[in-house]
Amino acid sequence: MSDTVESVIVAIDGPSGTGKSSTSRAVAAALGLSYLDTGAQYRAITWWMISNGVDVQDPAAIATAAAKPAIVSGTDPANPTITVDGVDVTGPIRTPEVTSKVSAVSAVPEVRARITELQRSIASSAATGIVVEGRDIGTTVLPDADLKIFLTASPEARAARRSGELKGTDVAATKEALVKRDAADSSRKTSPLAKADDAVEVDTTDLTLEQVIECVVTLVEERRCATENTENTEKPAAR
Ligand SMILES: Nc1ncnc2c1ncn2[C@@H]1O[C@H](COP(=O)(O)OP(=O)(O)OP(=O)(O)O)[C@@H](O)[C@H]1O
Ligand SMILES: Nc1ccn([C@@H]2O[C@H](COP(=O)(O)O)[C@@H](O)[C@H]2O)c(=O)n1
Repeated sequence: MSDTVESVIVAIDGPSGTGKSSTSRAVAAALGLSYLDTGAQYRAITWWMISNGVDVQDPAAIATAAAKPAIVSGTDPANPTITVDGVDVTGPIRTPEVTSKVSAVSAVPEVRARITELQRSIASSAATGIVVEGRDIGTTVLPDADLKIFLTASPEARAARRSGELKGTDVAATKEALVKRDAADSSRKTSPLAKADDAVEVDTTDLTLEQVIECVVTLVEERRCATENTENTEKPAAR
């Protein structure tokens, strides 16, 4: 058996509020992997468009500006960071304004091409491996990922989770907003939100966050064992 643990790439996709960020961060921390929140990158470019007066309803204007902001993601699961042109935008990218406009910006092909390139570059330089979460990681960004997971949950469960997070918000309005965002993300032409054919689907509706984390950690460990066994079988016998 080899002493070194192989690097592993895990893609976690799914609709809004299914637990992608919480699960991915915890799994990465438990297994000593890097972590990339790709939604934060789309939020960051949206924040930049709004801050620089670009009309987010004008795809041509967004396409022209897409290469301008310098987006840098920190991949430590204990402290994920995101800056735009050197400015920490961790807080500003979570405002209701950015949330309501991000789907329009992320649908623009030039934005997706730019951010996808950035994501692939970050994933390929993660020494021990990485958990990358988003909407199109398994289908488009990292189609050769070692493990693909697609998280789901009922809209009611997702709205209740989000409302609990954003204290005092109306559950029905929260549900409507997240269903609308999922519909926009699922129906865009360029790499829509979708489950990869070879992804493992995990319905988190009736699972606690801890149960989801445990389930994904087990899936990663099983995949690592399977890969290790295949490699040992393929190696010529030592003489
Ligand atoms: N299985 C679960 N049970 C209960 N609460 C959960 C579960 N999974 C996640 N949560 C909570 O739901 C909220 C949303 O989770 P999270 O941000 O991880 O979802 P997400 O899929 O990354 O959402 P988005 O795509 O909108 O960023 C958080 O407050 C999180 O703690
Ligand atoms: N791979 C991805 C990830 C995200 N998006 C877009 O960003 C929005 C915000 O994502 P959150 O996970 O932070 O909620 C999301 O609604 C998508 O529009 C994407 O297109 N591809």
